Amino acid sequence: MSSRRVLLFWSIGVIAYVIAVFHRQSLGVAGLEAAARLGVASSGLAMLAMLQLLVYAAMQIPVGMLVDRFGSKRMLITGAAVMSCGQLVFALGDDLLLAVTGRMLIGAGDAMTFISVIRMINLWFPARRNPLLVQLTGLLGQLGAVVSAVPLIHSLHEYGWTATFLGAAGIGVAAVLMLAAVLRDRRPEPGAREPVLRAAWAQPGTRLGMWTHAATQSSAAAFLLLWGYPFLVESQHQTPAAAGVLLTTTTLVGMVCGPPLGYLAGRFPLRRSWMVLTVIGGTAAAWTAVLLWPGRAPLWLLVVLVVVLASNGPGSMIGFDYARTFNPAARIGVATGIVNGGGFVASMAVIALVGVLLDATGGDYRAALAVQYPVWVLGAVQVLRYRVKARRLLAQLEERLGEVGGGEHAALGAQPVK
Ligand SMILES: N[C@@H](Cc1c[nH]cn1)C(=O)NCC(=O)O
Repeated sequence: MSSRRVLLFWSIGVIAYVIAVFHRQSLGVAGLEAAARLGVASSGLAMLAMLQLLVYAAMQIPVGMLVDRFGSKRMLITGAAVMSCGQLVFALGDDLLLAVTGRMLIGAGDAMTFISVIRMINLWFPARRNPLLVQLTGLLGQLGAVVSAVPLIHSLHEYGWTATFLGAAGIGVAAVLMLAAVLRDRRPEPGAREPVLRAAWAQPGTRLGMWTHAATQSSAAAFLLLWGYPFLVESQHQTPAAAGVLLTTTTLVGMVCGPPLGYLAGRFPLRRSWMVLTVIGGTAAAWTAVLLWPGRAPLWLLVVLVVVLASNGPGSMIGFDYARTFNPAARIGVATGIVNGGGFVASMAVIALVGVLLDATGGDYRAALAVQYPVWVLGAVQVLRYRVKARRLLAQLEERLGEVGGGEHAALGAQPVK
């Protein structure tokens, strides 16, 4: 397979992922219209968003197993088709039940996309290029969210709800056609029918990846998805415009620091856990400074916070690199699903607990945001624990390979397609 074709297939996968992120975020810019059309308050809208994320997170492991069984192409096509149906239901439905059905379908289709693209990268590219390509994939996906907001808002105001979401469904149909016409896939691995879930879970490297993803991404995810804006406006008394700029800074700086981190992870694989611990420690330190600052934190400190939070997304991608290096190709989908599911369960837990604590304390953001500390501490401890276990296993394996005359370090890792 020529490297040009491999790059073409990766680009097609990335486009499918960008479209998935577009579908995922499409409720975010339609909040006011959704509230009026469906007759719900903010809590109803939050429930719609949470249900979509819940379906996404719950489907990670089943989808990972399906990706291993049926390959990336079929799963990407199915995902794009399911998201398109979700947008269709959302476009035509005018009550809460249909809106919930639409968003759940979008969560389900979305769940099939990222894992399938990561599996393609793991199987098609040489190991040393993987961390960078995974970072670029994550980065370009975020770009999808940034560039889709303005056209969606414009379309909602210009053409209305039904036309806008029918258009979104149409983009999904175009994605299905593009994937079916251009993408090629490998036949499933012969070992793909083995009970891969138990084996992937038993591998300490998978759990190292899962805790990495959970501890690094949850703070920025909770900040960007829900609590950052109200925290900056209500607690830090920033203007809505300044809060918007600070939130955008996190996304944009994250895009800048992704490639260097991917390069470093590929160049120094034995230092990946130090990078992860630095991201967790830096995030905890920045939040501590903001939360302990008497009264309102100065703007420079908030800028430090959003810049440090920008390292969370790229740092979380190291989790997928662990899944790749510690699992054979036949179970790379399910291992990636475990890593991704862990990150999203942790993010949802932080989002929900901050909400519960805000209610319980009458809106005390300091107390509510302190709920992140147990997540960081548990995550860092588990990263250290599973790092030891994974290294021990690797050392044993190398010893055994040495005895039988082997010697390739990547005995466990997903191999590129020749
Ligand atoms: N950690 C994110 C991706 C990311 C990369 N940079 C910022 N965010 C992730 O888990 N992605 C999975 C997905 O489906 O988007």
